[in-house]
Amino acid sequence: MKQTVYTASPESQQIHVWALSSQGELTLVQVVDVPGQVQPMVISPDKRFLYVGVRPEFRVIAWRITPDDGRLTEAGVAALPGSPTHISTDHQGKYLFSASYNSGCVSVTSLANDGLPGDTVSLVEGLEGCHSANISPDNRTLWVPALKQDRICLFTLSDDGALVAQNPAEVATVEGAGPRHMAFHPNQQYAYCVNELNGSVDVWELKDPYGKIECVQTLDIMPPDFSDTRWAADIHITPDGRHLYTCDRTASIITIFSVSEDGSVLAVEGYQPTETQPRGFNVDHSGKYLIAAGQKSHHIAVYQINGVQGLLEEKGRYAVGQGPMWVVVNAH
Ligand SMILES: O=C1O[C@H](COP(=O)(O)O)[C@@H](O)[C@H](O)[C@H]1O
Repeated sequence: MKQTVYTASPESQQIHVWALSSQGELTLVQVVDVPGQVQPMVISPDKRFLYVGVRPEFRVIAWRITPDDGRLTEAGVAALPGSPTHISTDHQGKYLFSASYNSGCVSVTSLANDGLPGDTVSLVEGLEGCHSANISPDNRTLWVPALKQDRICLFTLSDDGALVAQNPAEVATVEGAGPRHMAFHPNQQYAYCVNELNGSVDVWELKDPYGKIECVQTLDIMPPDFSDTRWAADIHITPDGRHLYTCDRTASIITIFSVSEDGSVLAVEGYQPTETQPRGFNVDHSGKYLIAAGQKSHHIAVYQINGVQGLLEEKGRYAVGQGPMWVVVNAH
């Protein structure tokens, strides 16, 4: 398996394309100048495209991925109704979701058969601090955390791309939590949401049908002696579902959790100091490496994931333009 890592650096308006070796080393393949401040990124399910959200003109740009070495060529562009804070696609690659914190909305962009973005087919407004859009593993429910409203809204994705509020239409976090980013367990039974403002992670049990969604555990992501302002950002799980990671930007740490066999229980295993102000990170497809971006260190660091605890061992760090904040990994 070959892997390519893409990092987005909005201050220098660049995407860096890296080859990730099986030993965890990165080799720079290409530096792409982007027409705009590039922030969120996602790879299409068929791995043909890297979609990126840019500003100050709110747009999604599709970059065609060369299968051999992961290099990018610009392929298409479409307007977005709000500043893209987070983008993702459904599992069939028919729709692209864009969550906008500043515009308080989530939108759905159609992806044509050729994979290129087209019109906005659905827009839901009034989601204050809308921070991400996360399609469930069965491709049915879009989970949309509204950070300033302490709720995660639940929509059914229709065949035509419409977002239909479910019943119940939302789940609530505790007051002041600030739900932000999410990850799903591979067994499809549990979702995990990192809460930016109170520095916690919630475990949501998914029942089918989605009539009863329950928060079955809440854990602190910060060390017991931490007393500064909490500022959590990202969350990812390994492909085998055994290790979960979150990050906090004030402390510049990655918190390491082990996950019980069935996905229902998390346990803190440790805290890894990392690049300054880690806003985005990701786990590779082998589950062996984690790559974290330091928005203020202007570097990314690669960690090897070790043992049953999933502890992190730094393998290397690399300069990556200015203000890196997003990392995605493609396997080809
Ligand atoms: O992480 C954060 O994200 C929001 C939204 O960011 P943006 O990149 O879409 O403007 C930001 O405003 C918030 O302060 C911060 O904690």
